[in-house]
Amino acid sequence: MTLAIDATGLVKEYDDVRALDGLDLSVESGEFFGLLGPNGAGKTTFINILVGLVRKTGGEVRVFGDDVEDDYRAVRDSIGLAPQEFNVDRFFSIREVLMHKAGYHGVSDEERKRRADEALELVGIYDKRNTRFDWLSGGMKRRLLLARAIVTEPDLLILDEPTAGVDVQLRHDLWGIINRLNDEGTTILLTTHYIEEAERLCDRVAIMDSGRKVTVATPEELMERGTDTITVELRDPPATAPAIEREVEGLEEVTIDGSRLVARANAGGRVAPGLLSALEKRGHEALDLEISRTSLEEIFVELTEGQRGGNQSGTDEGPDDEARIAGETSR
Ligand SMILES: Nc1ncnc2c1ncn2[C@@H]1O[C@H](COP(=O)(O)OP(=O)(O)OP(=O)(O)O)[C@@H](O)[C@H]1O
Repeated sequence: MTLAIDATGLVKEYDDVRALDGLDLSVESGEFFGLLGPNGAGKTTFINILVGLVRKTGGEVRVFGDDVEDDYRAVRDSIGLAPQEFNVDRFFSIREVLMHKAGYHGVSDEERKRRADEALELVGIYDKRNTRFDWLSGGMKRRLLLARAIVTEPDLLILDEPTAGVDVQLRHDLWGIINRLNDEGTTILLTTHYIEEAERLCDRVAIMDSGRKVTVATPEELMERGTDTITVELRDPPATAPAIEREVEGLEEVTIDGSRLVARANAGGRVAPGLLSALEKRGHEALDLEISRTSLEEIFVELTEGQRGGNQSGTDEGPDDEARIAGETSR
């Protein structure tokens, strides 16, 4: 099957900044693919190369088999982009904005009216169709960007932080709409700083840092790479930790903290039963057990810190206390 996106050795230099440093990335047709990375990782540069807004310095990238430079018309027609920044013509009603967009892609007069209305209905702002962009609320503006991206009925929908700064309700609404489009066969490329968003929506995620791909995996695979903590409350805790690491597969480290035994393990849920039976064999009675799982956010920080020597990343919390990716600054 033709890949939706196929990038090899992609390089972009802006004067002395190497924004993309030999990026290899492929996205399958029909996939819901997440692109994660701290500020400045090169995500927007990559997207801008795909849609022809930025010229690559080197390497190759194809969209549904078409070269982004040699076959730019075909590529442009197959992509719908909802960008991070609001770049909408402010002098027309939003219905006209959508019709102009469809017209630009060669859609007939009658058809573009139908598509504009359908897109506005889908994102829930049809009643605002005669309003100018400037008069929409912030959330409605985000909805409009999505409507404009889908009015050309693209095979590849690119969403550059589509839910940045929106409230939880709207975020859930947008997720629902995007998921439906994906179910109907649209390939989705999503960049986000919200880990929860990536976990919930994406089939696979690529983590980028400093213009390169750090890893590609399903969110579940990434979670498995994390180290979980299992805490067991014991009736008669021993003074020193029992040496049971070798007896239980996946168990990495055992320590004693007062009446509690604290174990570090890969995939804590799988290790816990073996840990309990090893303790029982030694005559230790467990009173309570708790497993705290590593979050995708912690794994992300570990992966990107590893790349840069651990001196730039940190974690922030979002406006509504959702986990956000390291390195994000306020927008
Ligand atoms: N037009 C430009 N001229 C010069 N440097 C640029 C330009 N656009 C981007 N850069 C630089 O390229 C690097 C990658 O930026 P890019 O916007 O692609 O990152 P990003 O991963 O999208 O970040 P964010 O999460 O903040 O959106 C950064 O160092 C940035 O400063």
